[in-house]
Amino acid sequence: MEQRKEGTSIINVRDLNLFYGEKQALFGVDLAILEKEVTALIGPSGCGKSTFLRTLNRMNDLIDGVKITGDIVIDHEDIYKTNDVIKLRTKVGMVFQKPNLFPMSIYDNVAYGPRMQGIKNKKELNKIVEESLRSAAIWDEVQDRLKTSALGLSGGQQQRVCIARAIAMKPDIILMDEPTSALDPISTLKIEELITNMKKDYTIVIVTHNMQQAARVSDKTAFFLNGEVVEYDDTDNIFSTPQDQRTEDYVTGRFG
Ligand SMILES: Nc1ncnc2c1ncn2[C@@H]1O[C@H](COP(=O)(O)OP(=O)(O)OP(=O)(O)O)[C@@H](O)[C@H]1O
Repeated sequence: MEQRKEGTSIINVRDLNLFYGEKQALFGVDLAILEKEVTALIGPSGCGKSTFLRTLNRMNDLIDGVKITGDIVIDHEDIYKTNDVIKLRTKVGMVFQKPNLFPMSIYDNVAYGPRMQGIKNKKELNKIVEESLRSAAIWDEVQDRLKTSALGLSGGQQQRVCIARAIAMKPDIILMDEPTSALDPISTLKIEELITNMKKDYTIVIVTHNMQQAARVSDKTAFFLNGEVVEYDDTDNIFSTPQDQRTEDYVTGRFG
């Protein structure tokens, strides 16, 4: 198996442009996202953060009239040149703003993906479910109620089960689109702790409106404005010594 040095990029984006019909939403984005780090995407509403995030596992393919130019190479493969989008979405999992569990038991939610991949052996599924829930720091809270409806959990617990469901697919990369914006402060902190622990095993790209959150959880931060990346650097630099006046205005709250 190939060994990677620390600091190796796993996602390489070059001159990425995205159009919704006539309207251009991303302009010449270049970004190299490092393996087993947390990368935060910040910027004002409508600047293209979620659009960009969705390009990384081709979720925009589901939207009519989207046109994309440029390259996104993940693990040496140009993801817009492959036909195997299912494999891509297995490698690049996603967690959304609001928990979106299926109306089924906690167990079945986490086992859903592995079952779709053809895993039927009960022992193997049990192992995957337990390991995934443990990795998502929710096992202790749900181990006695695995067969009850996932929708009976609190919002914060549901979001951690969503993370477990993503982990069960054994992804390399997990995309998170404002994963705590619907949660209370305590649930938010739990997810932030979880993200920090997860980066030993996964590469995480997170969209957040919350700058303290970006500062707390991320290693790298990209500041988006009007569909462009204005600045991309170590999170500490972005928040303490930004190079671009627009970044400084945004991170100090002087900006729209
Ligand atoms: N499905 C769509 N069809 C047409 N335009 C869209 C679509 N989704 C997003 N847009 C437009 O693309 C631009 C970027 O939107 P996007 O949601 O990526 O921004 P964002 O930075 O994630 O915003 P927010 O922080 O409010 O979620 C906006 O002008 C938005 O109106």
